[in-house]
Amino acid sequence: MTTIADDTQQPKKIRSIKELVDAGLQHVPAMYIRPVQERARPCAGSFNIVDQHPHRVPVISLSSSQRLQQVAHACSEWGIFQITDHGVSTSLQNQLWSAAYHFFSLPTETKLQLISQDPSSPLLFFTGFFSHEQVKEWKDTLGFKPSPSMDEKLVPYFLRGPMLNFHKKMRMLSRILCEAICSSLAIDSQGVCDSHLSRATMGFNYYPACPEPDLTFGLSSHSDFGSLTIIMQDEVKGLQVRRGDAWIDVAPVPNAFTVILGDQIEILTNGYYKSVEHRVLTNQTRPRMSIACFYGPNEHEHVKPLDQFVTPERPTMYKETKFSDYLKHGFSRGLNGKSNLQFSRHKLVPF
Ligand SMILES: O=C(O)CCC(=O)C(=O)O
Ligand SMILES: [Fe+2]
Repeated sequence: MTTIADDTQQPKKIRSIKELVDAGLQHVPAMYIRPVQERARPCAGSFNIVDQHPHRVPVISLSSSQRLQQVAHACSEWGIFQITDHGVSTSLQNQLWSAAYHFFSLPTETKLQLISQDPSSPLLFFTGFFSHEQVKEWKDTLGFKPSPSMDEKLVPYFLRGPMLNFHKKMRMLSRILCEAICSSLAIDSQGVCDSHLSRATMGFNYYPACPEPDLTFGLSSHSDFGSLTIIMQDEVKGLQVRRGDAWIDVAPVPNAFTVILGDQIEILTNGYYKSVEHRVLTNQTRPRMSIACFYGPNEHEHVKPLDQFVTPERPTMYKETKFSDYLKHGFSRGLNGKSNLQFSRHKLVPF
């Protein structure tokens, strides 16, 4: 049994938090402990945790005749919604869950061997958010970054079919969602969707059960750097969204996906639609998994508010920013609420 209670007992480099938990970890290693004021359930002050909030994250059926009005309301009021009747079969979802569970159940050594070191490999396995974060996030991730030139055979055989099929289906779904979002704003969708969906990546997140969940985050508060994220979460609660001073559970709804607006949509709409701050809690009893599909512009593209959203009453809040610079800035600083948006903030406009 491994007990890692303090710095002196910590291994130099943690390759996988699941590996430590499986070995019988009793206490959270120091490098995962959040400062008291950042914790999700601080003793006093700070944010309220609302378990029984009268408002729920909107759930929208894509086959409803009311969907555009509902999307408009969800995007302007929440920045997040769940969708049902999305057309992605439960059998494909289940195939992908099985393949992902299988991957995470393998020993770390085997996981690392399955990820080719070939520069064209589309897969990456890592723990936390990135290697130099100040306090580590309680999660392991398999990242998938497809490219037109990628060799599909570098994806392990048991993941290949479900992952590539799911990726294709989600690309189509992201287009449907982007078009609905554009329609809800009465803007032309073609250019916006061509540009804001061109970079597509996936993250398979595994959050192990945590012996002291009050001390950690699966993923600390952040907004997504790109334009749109579609998440398939399992039945374990953990994802929360910030609404004013409250944190609200994004309760898992069977066969629903969660849609999150990212920072590039806030920039594009000059803050008319806002990216949403969210985080993932850990719990003591059950591991949680999510599969997140991220969409954004190509890295060389520049994003700035569309003319339609800039008026004398509402001057531009964001300057033109190259997406690769935005990503570089975000990945150099780590996750801290919506603070990365400051990078694109127009200096003439007070916050
Ligand atoms: O695990 C989740 O449900 C959310 C993941 C997330 O927010 C992210 O990967 O950016
Ligand atoms: Fe996120």
